Amino acid sequence: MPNIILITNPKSGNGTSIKAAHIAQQTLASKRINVHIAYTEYEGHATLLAKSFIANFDIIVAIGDDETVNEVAQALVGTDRVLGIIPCGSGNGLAKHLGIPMILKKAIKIIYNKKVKSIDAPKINDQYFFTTAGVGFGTKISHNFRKFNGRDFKNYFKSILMDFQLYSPQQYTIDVNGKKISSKAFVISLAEEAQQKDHTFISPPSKAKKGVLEATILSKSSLFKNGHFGFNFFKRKAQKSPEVIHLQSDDITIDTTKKRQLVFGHKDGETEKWSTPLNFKFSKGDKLNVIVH
Ligand SMILES: Nc1ncnc2c1ncn2[C@@H]1O[C@H](COP(=O)(O)OP(=O)(O)OP(=O)(O)O)[C@@H](O)[C@H]1O
Repeated sequence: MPNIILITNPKSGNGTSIKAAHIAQQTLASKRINVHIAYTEYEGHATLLAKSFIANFDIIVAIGDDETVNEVAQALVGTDRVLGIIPCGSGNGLAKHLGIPMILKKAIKIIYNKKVKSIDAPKINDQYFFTTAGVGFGTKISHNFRKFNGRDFKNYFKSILMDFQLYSPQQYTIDVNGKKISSKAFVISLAEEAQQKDHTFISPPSKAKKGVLEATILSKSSLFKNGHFGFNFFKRKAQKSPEVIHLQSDDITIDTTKKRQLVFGHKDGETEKWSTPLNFKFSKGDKLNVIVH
């Protein structure tokens, strides 16, 4: 029987994570699984806890929203330990991307069913991400979208409208294998292609290559044209928009005209502040084992 630790962010989902952890513990214990709970106490704590549990636990479950999941996953890349996710909160980007049920009972059930998938883990500077990362207006959308309860197209479109007129695109240099492209980009979004095969929303699945990062660069045009891109993006058909450039490489660096500029970016649905240059890299051995449906 596996040993399972439930790393729980007590603040996620307005505290519903604590109840979720207790229910998960009871359910898993009733299956004769050795299960413990550990609570995070501050930002970044989940990574330290996960690292400390690698030696003694086979499955390390994150109970929380995107940041808690990302923090736990950071510690498990390249190890033979397995990440479990019990979604709690309003985002749950990676869980949704992997098809993990949002209903607590069902999410717990897949933990003991233990179907494991290995996913690729690209990096933005020294931090892994597991769905998408990027800079530009996408960060604003991601930030605005989080404020809504429903994650449907109506709220996605509202997230675009909230800042579209005021947002001015920035000049970036994008370095792909030494070839530099200068672009006044509105949105730059990156994702590892193999992951997109099942849940693509940037490139056509048929063209997905293993172990390659794809950067999608969108320039600003009219609300109608960019809105059309947003619609296609949301419907996972972004390749259909003509004002989009796709670049592929395992190593892509994005820089601003000002050196070491602080920019807002997003990774796995969370807004963060980064200092340029931004290096997006995928190394072949960087894999994460994760329990899926
Ligand atoms: N005990 C704690 N007190 C305050 N913040 C914490 C604690 N433990 C973890 N955190 C931090 O809380 C942040 C948010 O975590 P997470 O994304 O999982 O949930 P959330 O955004 O609060 O969820 P939601 O808002 O969707 O309910 C992360 O940066 C995490 O490091």
